[in-house]
Amino acid sequence: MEPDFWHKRWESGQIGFHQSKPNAFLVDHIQTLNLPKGARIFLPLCGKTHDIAWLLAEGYQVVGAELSAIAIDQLFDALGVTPDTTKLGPLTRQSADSIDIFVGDIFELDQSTLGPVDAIYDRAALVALPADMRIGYANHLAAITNAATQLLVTFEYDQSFISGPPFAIWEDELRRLYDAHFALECLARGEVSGGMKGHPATEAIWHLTA
Ligand SMILES: C[S@@+](CC[C@H](N)C(=O)[O-])C[C@H]1O[C@@H](n2cnc3c(N)ncnc32)[C@H](O)[C@@H]1O
Repeated sequence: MEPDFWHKRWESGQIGFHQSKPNAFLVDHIQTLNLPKGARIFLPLCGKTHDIAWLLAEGYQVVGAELSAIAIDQLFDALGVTPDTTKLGPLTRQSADSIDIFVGDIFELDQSTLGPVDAIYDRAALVALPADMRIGYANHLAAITNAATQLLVTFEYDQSFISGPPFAIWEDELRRLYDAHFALECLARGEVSGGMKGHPATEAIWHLTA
């Protein structure tokens, strides 16, 4: 998906991917990461997810990357804070207490700009990317985070019935992308209520460790 696709989605409010509450898999499995409070968790392609407010309330620091300035304005409005803004070349950093969001293309974000990260939480990031972008994303994510441990939420469904995003990511695809960096363990699977555009679908959560 080109940046324009996502900018148009945000401009027109077509954000069906945005959940009205924190992701249940995140809430149920965060303890698997075994992180101390204050640990810094990276959310690639973060949108304005309520997972951020939940993680902050649980005592973690959050760092995100998101293309859309609209999404991030709405995120900070919902958090009720006014961020400090710093221009960093092609990116803009919006920061407040315990939260840094890099607004712009994640592929412009390097390790030193991102800073140290204790874990990654990917919900609706990898599944948002078409097949030809995924290996570049997976390698970039591992490089800028020093292969930090990761919780990753995926969808599994028959891609021949519907096109993405979100794309189906089965285990063989996950291994193609991440075997070089991580050991993979599926923590849980659950049916997507109502399916994916009417077709049966499963949501899965994976724990990736270096
Ligand atoms: C499917 S949404 C998921 C958002 C969020 N993770 C959630 O769970 O609601 C994918 C998000 O990735 C953002 N995005 C797409 N390509 C990006 C890129 N190259 N760099 C940064 N963000 C990107 C889009 O603007 C969109 O908000």
